[in-house]
Amino acid sequence: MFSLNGSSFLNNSLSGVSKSLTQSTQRKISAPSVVVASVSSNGRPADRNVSVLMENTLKEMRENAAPSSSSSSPVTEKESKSTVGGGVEDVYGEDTATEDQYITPWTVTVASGYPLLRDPHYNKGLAFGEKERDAHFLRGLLPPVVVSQALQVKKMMANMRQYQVPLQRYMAMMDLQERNERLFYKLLIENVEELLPVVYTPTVGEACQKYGSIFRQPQGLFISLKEKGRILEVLRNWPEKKIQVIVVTDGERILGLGDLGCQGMGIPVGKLSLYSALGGIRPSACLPVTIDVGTNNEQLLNDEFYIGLRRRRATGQEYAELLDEFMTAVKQNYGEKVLIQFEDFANHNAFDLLAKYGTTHLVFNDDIQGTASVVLAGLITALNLVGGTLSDHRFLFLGAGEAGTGIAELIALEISKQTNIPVEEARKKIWLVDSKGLIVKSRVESLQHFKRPWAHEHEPVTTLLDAVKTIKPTILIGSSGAGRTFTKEVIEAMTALNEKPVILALSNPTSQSECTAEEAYTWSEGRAIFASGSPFSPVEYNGEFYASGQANNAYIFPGLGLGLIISGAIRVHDDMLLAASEALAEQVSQENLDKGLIYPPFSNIRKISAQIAARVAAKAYELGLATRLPQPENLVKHAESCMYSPNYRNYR
Ligand SMILES: NC(=O)C1=CN([C@@H]2O[C@H](COP(=O)(O)OP(=O)(O)OC[C@H]3O[C@@H](n4cnc5c(N)ncnc54)[C@H](OP(=O)(O)O)[C@@H]3O)[C@@H](O)[C@H]2O)C=CC1
Ligand SMILES: CC(=O)C(=O)O
Ligand SMILES: [Mg+2]
Repeated sequence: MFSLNGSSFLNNSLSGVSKSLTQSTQRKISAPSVVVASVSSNGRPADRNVSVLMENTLKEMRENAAPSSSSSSPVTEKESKSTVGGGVEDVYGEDTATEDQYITPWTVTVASGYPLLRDPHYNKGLAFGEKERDAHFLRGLLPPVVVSQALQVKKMMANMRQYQVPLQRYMAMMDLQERNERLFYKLLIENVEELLPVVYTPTVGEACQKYGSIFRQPQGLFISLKEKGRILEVLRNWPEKKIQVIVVTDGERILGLGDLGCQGMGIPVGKLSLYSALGGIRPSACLPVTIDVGTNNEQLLNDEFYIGLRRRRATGQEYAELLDEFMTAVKQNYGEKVLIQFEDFANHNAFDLLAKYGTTHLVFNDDIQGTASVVLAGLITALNLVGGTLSDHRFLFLGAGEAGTGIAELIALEISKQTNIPVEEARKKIWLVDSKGLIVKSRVESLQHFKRPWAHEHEPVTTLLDAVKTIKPTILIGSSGAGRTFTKEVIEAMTALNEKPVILALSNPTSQSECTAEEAYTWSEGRAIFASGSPFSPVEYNGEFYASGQANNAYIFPGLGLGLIISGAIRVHDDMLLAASEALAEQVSQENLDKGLIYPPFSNIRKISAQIAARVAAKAYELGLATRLPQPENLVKHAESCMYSPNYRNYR
C-alpha cells in the first residue's frame, strides 16, 4: 500500500488519515485531500498552489465537525468518533486521560499533481477529466487523452487475459490495487467469476507460497514478536483510523498448504478484497493483519527470500500473550464494534481463540463458522435434488478439524432445531474420519476436545472406503486438506449406495481438493451432486455437460460481515450463521437446480450478500445484539445503500 522510502511513504501512508478526518464530509468535498505531518513541503508546483484548496478543505472539515444528518453512512458520527473524551474525537491530543500518549502533529494539505497520481485511493489515471487536470495540477503529467472507467476496465481485462500464468494475473491485480483502488474493485466486481480464482483460491495459495519472491510492496499490517509490548503503537501506524473489519491470520494453516508463516498475508489481503467487492465493505475500513510468531516450515526458514521472522513458532504463554495484546489493542484502538475474522489458524489455536474472545469481542472464525454456514446452505439446497429432510440423511466427513467439526456442529444444530431433538441426538447422524480413521468411542481419550462430541459407539474403522461401506452415508464431505483422497473406489461406493450421492470436496486450493469435478462426475456416472472449495470448469461426460458449484465461505463472510456492521452487532451468534445459510439457500433458482447447481452463480454475489446481510442484521435485532437503533424498515435496501461503490467520484 505504500513505499517505504522518502516522502511518497509519508504522503501515501498518511493519505488515509485525511479520509478518516474528512469521511463525514466526503460527499460535499469530493476533493482529494491528504493529511501530512507537520513537515515543510518540497516546493513542487502543486505544493505552492495548495493553500486555497487547503483552506477550503479545513473550512469544510470545521463546518462538518458536527454530526451530519444527511449522511447515509451506517456509521453515525457520534459512534465513530467516541474516544476517552466523552464521544468527541481527540484529534489534537487534548484529553487529560491521554496525556502520557504520543501524538502526531498532523496538518492538512490537498493531494494534487504527482502525489495524486500516486495515491491509489484517489488516482483515476487517464480518467481524470479536463477540469480535474486543471484544478489538480495534472497538466503534462498525463497524456492528452481522457478515457472512461469502462474503457479502463476493458483494457485491463484484455491485458489480464494475455497472461498465461495465473500468478502473473495475481501480481497484475495486486499492482492495480496498489495503483488505482477503484479500478481494481470495478474490475473485480464486474468480472467476479473470472477474477475470483485470481485474487482468491486457488491462485492466492500459490502466491502465499511464493510471497517472498514476488514481494513488491507491503500490503496489510505485519505484527511480529518483535512488536511485543508495542502493538497499539503498530496499529496506529496504519493510515486508516476507522476500521470496521480485520481479517487476521498467524499463517499456520494456509488453505490446505500448511504453515506458510508470515507469507500467509496473501489470505487476509484476499479475504478483505472480497469483503469490499462481494460484500460492499469500504476498502478503507478493512485491515488485513498477519501475526508473525515464526514458522515451523523448514523450507521457508531456509529460503533467502522469506519475509518473516526466521525462528520456530512461539507456543504456549509467549503465543497467548502476543495474541492477547493484539486483541486488547484492537479494541482499544477501534472500539467494541470492529469485526475480527480469524482466518487460517491451525486448529490447536483456532478453537481456543474463538472460545476465549467470542465472549469479549465481535469475532468469528471463518474456517469453523463461515464454512459451516456455506455448507449448510448447499445441503439445504441439495435436498431439493435428493429429497428428504436433513435429519433423513447420514453424513460422513473426511477431516475432523476446523472445517469438518464446524460444519458438523451447525448441521446438528439445524437438525435439532428442525426436529426438536437434543443436539447430542442430532450429532449421531454425523460421522467423521481423521488421519487415524473413523472417530469412535474407543478413541475418545486420545482425541482433541473438538472431536470428542463425534466419538460415537462403533468398532474401529481405519480407511475412508471402509467407513463409507459401514456408515452408508448419503452425503460425503471432504475437509481434510488432503488431495485426491476421494478415490475411484470411494466415489463408486457412494454411487452404489445412493441414486444421487452428494459429494463435497471442500479442500483448497485445487491441488488439495479431495477429487476433481471430472473424477466426481465420471466415477459416479454423472449422478453426483458435486461442489468444491476451489472452482472447476464444467465437465463433459457421455456427451452431457456438468457444472459444479463452489462450496466456499466466500459466499458467506462478506454478507455476514455487512450484516454485523449495519446492525452494529456486538457479538456473533450461531443463529446468525443459520440465518445466513437460509438466505444463501434461497438465492438458488430452479434454473440453477436444473443444472445440478447447489449454489447460485457468483455473478449475483452483491445482491446475495445484501440478502444475507439483511437476514443476519434482522437476527441481531431479534437477539438484542444490535446497537444501531432504530432498526431500518427495509434491511435489504439499507444493506444495498451502505455498499461500497467503486465508481469514480468527481473532484473539484
Ligand atoms: N471450502 C471452504 O470454504 C473451506 C475449505 N477449507 C479447507 O479445508 C481443509 C481443512 O481445513 P481445516 O479443517 O481448517 O484443517 P484442520 O487441520 O483443522 O483439519 C484437517 C483434518 O483433516 C484430517 N486429515 C488430514 N489428512 C488426512 C488424510 N489423509 N486422511 C484423513 N484425514 C486427514 C486431519 O486429521 P488429524 O486430526 O488426525 O490430523 C484433520 O482432522 C483445508 O484444505 C482448507 O483449505 C477450510 C475452510 C473453508
Ligand atoms: C476458504 C478457506 O477459508 C480456506 O480454505 O481456508
Ligand atoms: Mg480459511
